[in-house]
Amino acid sequence: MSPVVALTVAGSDSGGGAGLQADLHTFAAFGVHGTTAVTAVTVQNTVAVSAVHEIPPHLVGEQIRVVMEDLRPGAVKTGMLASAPIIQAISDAFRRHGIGRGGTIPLVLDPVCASMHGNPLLRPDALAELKAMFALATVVTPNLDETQLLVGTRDQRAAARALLELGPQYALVKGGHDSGPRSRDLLTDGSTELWLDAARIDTGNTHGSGDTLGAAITARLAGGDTLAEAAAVAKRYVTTAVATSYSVGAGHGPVGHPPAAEPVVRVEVPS
Ligand SMILES: Nc1ncnc2c1ncn2[C@@H]1O[C@H](COP(=O)(O)OP(=O)(O)O)[C@@H](O)[C@H]1O
Ligand SMILES: Cc1ncc(COP(=O)(O)O)c(N)n1
Repeated sequence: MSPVVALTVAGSDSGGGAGLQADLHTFAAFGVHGTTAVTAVTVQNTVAVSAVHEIPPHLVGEQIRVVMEDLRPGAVKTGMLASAPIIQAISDAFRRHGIGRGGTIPLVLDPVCASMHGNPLLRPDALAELKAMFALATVVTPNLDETQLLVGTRDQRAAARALLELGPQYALVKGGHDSGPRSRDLLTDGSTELWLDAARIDTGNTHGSGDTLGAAITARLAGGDTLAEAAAVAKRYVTTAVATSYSVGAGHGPVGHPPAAEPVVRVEVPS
């Protein structure tokens, strides 16, 4: 029986904690076959990102094309996109292959702008292009630093409203960077509101938590969940991931990726 397949369009983190490495760990934890279109190679460890090498835009588009034509992912996620020409190439490929709104394949768009160390992962002149891409997304999943940059507020409800005006079906505003005893994320399509709530775990080792949440949503969407189902499962998974995070290196350690308690199960009727 062939597995469910998902695609991540993201940057490589040489430190192994975030980016496509976190996405692939998460897909594997859900029993999903992970594929990648690499946008950039970051020179990164637990302390900082010291350099970025961007992949030529047409090669990013080509990675998406060959994966779509051969492996047929059931859902797609984007992470670090680096530059405006890369975003344009990705948007073109998504439209061509029916990915995102207007197509049949759900798209989870994590608008990664900087690493948790504060190093930029998106060129400042690419912000407008990134926002234009939101209209393709099933869901956009910014953290509070990103909502500040994208729509000028850290208030989760106000941010979600402003994000939805840019055209995604859902906004999921993550509250990991908030203070307080709970870590609360808001999921809304403008008419319904779902608060994903968990106890805040006292750790600095949250590198890759946002990627892990988005990849878990993508894995479950690839398996056929609705977005609300996928987000609820993903929130439970990322809470376990933060709870199993560990120290490695001198800076922020990564979240763990234990086998998912609610993996994607393919049900196939024998012919
Ligand atoms: N210390 C923590 N304890 C529990 N959950 C956390 C913690 N930090 C982040 N999370 C959760 O991890 C996910 C990623 O959130 P966040 O850190 O805001 O995103 P990002 O990694 O993109 O900056 C969210 O579901 C958030 O609520
Ligand atoms: C290649 C890449 N993609 C994404 C992140 C964001 O993750 P975090 O916010 O945990 O630093 C990162 N640091 N590197």
